[in-house]
Amino acid sequence: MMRCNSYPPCNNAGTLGTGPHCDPTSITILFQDQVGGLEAFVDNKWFGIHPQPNTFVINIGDTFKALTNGIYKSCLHRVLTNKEKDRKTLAFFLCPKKDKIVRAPDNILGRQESRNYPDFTWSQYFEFTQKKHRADPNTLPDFVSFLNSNQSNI
Ligand SMILES: O=C(O)CCC(=O)C(=O)O
Ligand SMILES: [Fe+2]
Repeated sequence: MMRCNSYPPCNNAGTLGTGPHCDPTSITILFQDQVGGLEAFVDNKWFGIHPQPNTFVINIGDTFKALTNGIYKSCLHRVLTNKEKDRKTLAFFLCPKKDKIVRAPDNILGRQESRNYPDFTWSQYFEFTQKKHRADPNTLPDFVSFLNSNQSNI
């Protein structure tokens, strides 16, 4: 999936162009212009991911987190608008085939460790983000609760 994001200028300092969220997909390859505004939440603080010429930003998403049983964390990020300049970015989202089961492989689990995420398919998670819960900081935990409650209803 590919998305072109366009953020018109905004006079009010601190206005968000995109609210805090983790990408639900596996890995995001982002190309940003030189305006800036992308921030990542690390150690309880927002850090600017400043544009570097000819450089992509690589971002881990929720599906990669689930695939690695949480070893690799999806990155919470947001976008601030610029007061004067229009900003454009191009995001390429890598995701599994729609019906492929997302399941941490045995060899990345510790000996006694169980899986932290129920099995799901990318199409289930995608549908959840489109119909029930837009991407925000709680999308993956809420999806897991949704899957678990649906399973106990069967
Ligand atoms: O435009 C950006 O810098 C980030 C966009 C983004 O987070 C997204 O498309 O998921
Ligand atoms: Fe994102």
